[in-house]
Amino acid sequence: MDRAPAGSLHAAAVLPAGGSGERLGGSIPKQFCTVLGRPLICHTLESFERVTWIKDIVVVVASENLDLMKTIVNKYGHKRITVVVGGETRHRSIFNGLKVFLDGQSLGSVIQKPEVVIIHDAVRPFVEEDILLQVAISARQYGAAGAVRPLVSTVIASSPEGCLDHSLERAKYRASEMPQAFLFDIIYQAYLKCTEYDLDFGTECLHLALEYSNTKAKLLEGPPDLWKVTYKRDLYAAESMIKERLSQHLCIITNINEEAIEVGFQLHENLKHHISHVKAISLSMYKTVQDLQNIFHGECYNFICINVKESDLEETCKLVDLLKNGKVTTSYPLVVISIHLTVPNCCSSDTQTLTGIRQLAKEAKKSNILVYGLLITYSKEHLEDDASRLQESVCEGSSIITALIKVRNPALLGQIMTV
Ligand SMILES: Nc1ccn([C@@H]2O[C@H](COP(=O)(O)OP(=O)(O)OP(=O)(O)O)[C@@H](O)[C@H]2O)c(=O)n1
Ligand SMILES: O=C(CO)[C@H](O)[C@H](O)COP(=O)(O)O
Repeated sequence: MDRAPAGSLHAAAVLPAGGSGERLGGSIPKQFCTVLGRPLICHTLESFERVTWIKDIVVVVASENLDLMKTIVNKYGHKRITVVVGGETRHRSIFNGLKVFLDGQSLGSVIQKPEVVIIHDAVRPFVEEDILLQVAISARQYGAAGAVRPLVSTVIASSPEGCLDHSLERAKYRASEMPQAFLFDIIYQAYLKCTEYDLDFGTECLHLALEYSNTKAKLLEGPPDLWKVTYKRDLYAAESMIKERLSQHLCIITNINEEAIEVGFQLHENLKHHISHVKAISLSMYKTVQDLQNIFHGECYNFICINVKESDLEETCKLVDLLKNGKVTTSYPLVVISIHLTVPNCCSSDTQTLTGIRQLAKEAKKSNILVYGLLITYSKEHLEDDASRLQESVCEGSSIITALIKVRNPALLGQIMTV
């Protein structure tokens, strides 16, 4: 296979988002349904924006959703996006999206015709750079390429009476998924030549390339997460999958205080059993949000900040400010858990902490940062008598932290839990 570096590819993407989502049956088309606080389409856009060699992203929507889509692009700060009006069917929408690369000037847009165009349904949010690169490089070599998956059910044909006519040998067939990629001229010519029937009833772009541009697409086995949100249950599945991905990395931040370091160490030991990648760092190890993100190559969405005094929010405020000012561009909410150490049997004056956390959480929410509080019983003097008490608290605390990170529930914002 041509292994040309992605940098030398002139690639663009067309994301059809002009459907009405009949099978999902909501009051708005599924691409605009909220998934983890943002429209589903934002998650797909973010997957494309991360890929720097895709220069332009054309989103095709129904005319009645043009303003809504433009508002979404502005509100969530999406980049390299051109929004255009689609057609009655998916093929007609894609065709309209492709035309933009040729009429770019007349729309006042500066986008240029790419060598390779990637087509991807806006309602398939889990697309990684690896498969995008594979289809793009194969399209360059073969003219067309698409991701496929093994069939999960056997395909059968029924007779006019509704009885089995014949069935296909499952192992021989594949489900055609997205992304697909094409040399621009090949797919554009295919759309120009195809029939009205194709445009109205066709469901397969690779077929158009074969039939009308004489191009046999290369089929590439894709990962299992490429499925299309089609039914309501898929929205729940998408949200769970995003949450699962977001909860893989956790950064524990302590100051240089001995007690904070001890609690940080114990939390680290416990949390390793619940969360795949946990790192503990001290305040002196980071100055910018980039320092923090570098720890996990930009994949960290969860932070714990250990404050020594029960009523002291200084370290947490510093962290939240850094995350806000660092303008971490993400559709995903970040979680910050503010930990406060408290002495055993203390019937504390934690109203101050409570008010502080609530205010901080309210402010941080505007920047898509979810702040929660956790009081952990700890005292150096008591530790000698009762080491198991700290372990117990840390163990319970770890379960709560894990739940907060995995569930990411905005209803619990600003609440303080105690162990
Ligand atoms: N006229 C259309 C119809 C569909 N699509 C897009 O094509 C993708 C895949 O289509 P599908 O899952 O069938 O979406 P809907 O047509 O919205 O769903 P349904 O068939 O249930 O109505 C979706 O991103 C959808 O928005 C489009 O751009 N223009
Ligand atoms: O899988 C696909 C291409 O092979 C398309 O996503 C699929 O055809 C969309 O079709 P429909 O609108 O009927 O769901």
